[in-house]
Amino acid sequence: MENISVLGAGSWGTALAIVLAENGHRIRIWSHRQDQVDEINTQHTNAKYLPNTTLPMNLVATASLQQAVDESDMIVVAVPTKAIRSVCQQFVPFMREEKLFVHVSKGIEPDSLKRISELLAEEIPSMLRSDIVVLSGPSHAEEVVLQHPTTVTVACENMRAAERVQDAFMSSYFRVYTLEDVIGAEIGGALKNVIALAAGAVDGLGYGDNAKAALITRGLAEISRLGVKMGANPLTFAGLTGMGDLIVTCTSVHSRNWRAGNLLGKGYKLDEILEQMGMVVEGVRTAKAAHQLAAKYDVAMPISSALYSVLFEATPPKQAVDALMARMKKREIDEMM
Ligand SMILES: NC(=O)C1=CN([C@@H]2O[C@H](COP(=O)(O)OP(=O)(O)OC[C@H]3O[C@@H](n4cnc5c(N)ncnc54)[C@H](O)[C@@H]3O)[C@@H](O)[C@H]2O)C=CC1
Ligand SMILES: O=C(CO)COP(=O)(O)O
Repeated sequence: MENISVLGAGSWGTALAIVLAENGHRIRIWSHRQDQVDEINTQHTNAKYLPNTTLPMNLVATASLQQAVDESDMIVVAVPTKAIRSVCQQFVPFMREEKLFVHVSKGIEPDSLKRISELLAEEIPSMLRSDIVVLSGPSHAEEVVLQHPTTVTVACENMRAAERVQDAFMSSYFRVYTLEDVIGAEIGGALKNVIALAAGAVDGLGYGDNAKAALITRGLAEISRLGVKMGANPLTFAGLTGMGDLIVTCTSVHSRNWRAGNLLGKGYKLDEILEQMGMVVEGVRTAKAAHQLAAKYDVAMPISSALYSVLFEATPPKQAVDALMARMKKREIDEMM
């Protein structure tokens, strides 16, 4: 049994806290909102993020970040990418001893172009962290709380740390694999949200399964191209954190990125879409990062670029699709891959 705290009580942090609580660990979940802490502790629900779900009695919420961090040996960071630096800056000053960090968020910081493990390494001094493990894969919170069979991967260069996290999370319905390729896991997890926005837009435009399959396959090609240039193992992109997560996010109605893209395709404006969602749509910020990464690494990322132009340059989605189809003819398989 481990002492574990989950930082962030959105849909994913809460679903993972349930998995850990059911595995018998001592679990605290931190929220920056007192009303949410009170709801979890008194009603055992988190209705905004996981409607119709009853939380286990041993899942305790706290609004004290200090208590959450002090009382645990393993810290699961489950806030949106945008909030990660500020949350670290709040807890680092009172940390006294080394902890194992697991992050479950999927994004890349625009401008700095840092992956999340790099953000954590920058904000948390090395003497206060034993390892940083990435947990990623095809896993919508809504299905995890129904105990539908789900598989994820935990990535860390230190296999012993990855195996400790694997042991903590693994259950009859939550199967966890290990991987050493942190870069590949993080790039696959972040970039699939950009392609999922595009897949939603294509559905919103009324195109069919051919177009969706094309986006998934060519999307994986451009994610892999970038990832390999950044130092990832190409095989990682055929795994759960690559192809697996890309499929689930591009095809599931649970995906916030797919849903936001769908509204884009139907002609809604980005501002109104984000207001309507009420939950994080990571792919929007990641599209900026992808645009910058493509330039930095000199990698062709046509689908990500097309999505960027729809989101930030007011290109109509249909025009973006037409431009993708009119690109110069080329071979399918890259030499590099
Ligand atoms: N929902 C899902 O099924 C999955 C989500 N993820 C990833 O997990 C991360 C979190 O996503 P969700 O839980 O779905 O998001 P969410 O939108 O459901 O919840 C986000 C939570 O973070 C809190 N938060 C926002 N800003 C904050 C700040 N500055 N300080 C502290 N707390 C803050 C919110 O109050 C909310 O509780 C994202 O990176 C997402 O891509 C990964 C796998 C599955
Ligand atoms: O990462 C996810 C599933 O693996 C969740 O995707 P969304 O953020 O699009 O809902």
